Amino acid sequence: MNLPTHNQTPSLLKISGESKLQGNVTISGAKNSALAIMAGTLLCSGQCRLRNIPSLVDINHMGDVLASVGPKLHREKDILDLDTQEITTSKPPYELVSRLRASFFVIGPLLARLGVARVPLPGGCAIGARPVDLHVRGLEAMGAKVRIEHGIVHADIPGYKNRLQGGEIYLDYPSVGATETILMAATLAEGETKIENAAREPEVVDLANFCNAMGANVQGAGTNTITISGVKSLHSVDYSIIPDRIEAGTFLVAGAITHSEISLSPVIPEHLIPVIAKLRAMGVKILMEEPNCLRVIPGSLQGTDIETLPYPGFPTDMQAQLMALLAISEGDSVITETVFENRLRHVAELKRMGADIRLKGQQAIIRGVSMLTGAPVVATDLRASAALVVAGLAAKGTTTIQGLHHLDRGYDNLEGKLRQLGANLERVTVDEADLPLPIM
Ligand SMILES: CC(=O)N[C@H]1[C@@H](OP(=O)(O)OP(=O)(O)OC[C@H]2O[C@@H](n3ccc(=O)[nH]c3=O)[C@H](O)[C@@H]2O)O[C@H](CO)[C@@H](O)[C@@H]1O
Ligand SMILES: C=C(OP(=O)(O)O)C(=O)O
Repeated sequence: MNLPTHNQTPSLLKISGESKLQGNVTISGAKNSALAIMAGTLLCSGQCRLRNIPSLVDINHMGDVLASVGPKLHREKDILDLDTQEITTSKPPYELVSRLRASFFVIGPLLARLGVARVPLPGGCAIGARPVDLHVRGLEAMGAKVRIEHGIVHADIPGYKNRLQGGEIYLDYPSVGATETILMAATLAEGETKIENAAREPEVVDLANFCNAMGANVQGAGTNTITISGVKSLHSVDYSIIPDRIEAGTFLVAGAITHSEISLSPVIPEHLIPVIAKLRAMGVKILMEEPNCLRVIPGSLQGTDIETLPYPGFPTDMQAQLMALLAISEGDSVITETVFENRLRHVAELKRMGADIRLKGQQAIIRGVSMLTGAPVVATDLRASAALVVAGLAAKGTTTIQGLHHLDRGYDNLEGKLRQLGANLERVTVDEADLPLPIM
């Protein structure tokens, strides 16, 4: 596929602060929908056309994972065509799977389609250990035999029928990935599958709509209980991915933190309700200009408390960006991260920029300061990198951000879009020897 890959030349993002932004920004397709739906194309033996695919390194890596098991992929701008007629192996290689968490999502479709899947564990990552026990238990409840050996998850459907059987699954936690794995596997199972305490995220709904567009029968996505009546096969499809609510939320914060009025489209405002509610509580005005367009109008910023939760709670993927905003809001705020055990590493970096933040377990206690100051900082994960970018736009002086491979994983042309709004930032390549040692 003709997509950006991880740039091997070390580079830094240099941001001149105290930016004023104005204009409209186009929001790309949702990374987390696109990744799950790409895995879902393995369920059908035919041609799939996916529209509104964002240009991201993660999408490129997911494309490599799919191609490694047989499908042919072709990308033209934001349209991705997949020919999934032939699946030649049930074993995507570790070198490809280990690049991104979402690659594990191929396990459900491979198992449902081939009766066998051998998928390496995706591993932990910067934000937490991220086990896959709930995915595995869901597949077992549908009759799969699963064992983990030498870092590879071996899943088989025993018996002569070679079809998973419908089952009842209660998820101990409404995991997005586990809900998606079970949902996909159940579309081709024999009989009915019920997922209780299912994740309700918009990306789960998008995946269910995609599966239904291929002829599946998935009901209740977006609620706690999803029911899937299995069908024998799924057909070709032409499907458009929803807009990325996290990218949209990041731009809302970019407007608020720089005291700038900008508008964003296309968006589905309903998907942003928890983020908009917190921004409004902080004094930011958000107007709906048209059904799919939001306008952010800055106000004087007040602190507030935030707890990350599964949807429709406040998204963990917006926690770091809101922390940057709270760092320059009046008064004290507390952020409690409940979803991932290690997703507060940006605190140390924001402190380099003058933020007053104390960590207490999974809580960050933020005392608002009047101004951040530019500094050299390191992006520790994807959303941490976005938080440092928006902080850098507001700060006095120059911020340089290292670790841009995190940013490239999940933001489609963030720098270009910000530059178009008037921000002053550029990527500069550097000699490895000149880079500060990364923080482990
Ligand atoms: C590609 C993708 O869609 N990524 C999103 C997805 O990740 P992902 O699907 O990995 O997130 P989950 O909802 O599964 O994880 C939430 C919590 O459940 C735990 N857990 C999960 C599965 C499991 O089998 N066992 C287990 O203990 C995780 O370690 C984590 O602490 O949802 C997260 C929560 O909204 C988002 O932050 C990610 O951006
Ligand atoms: C954590 C994220 O993604 P992933 O699950 O792909 O690591 C994210 O999008 O913020």
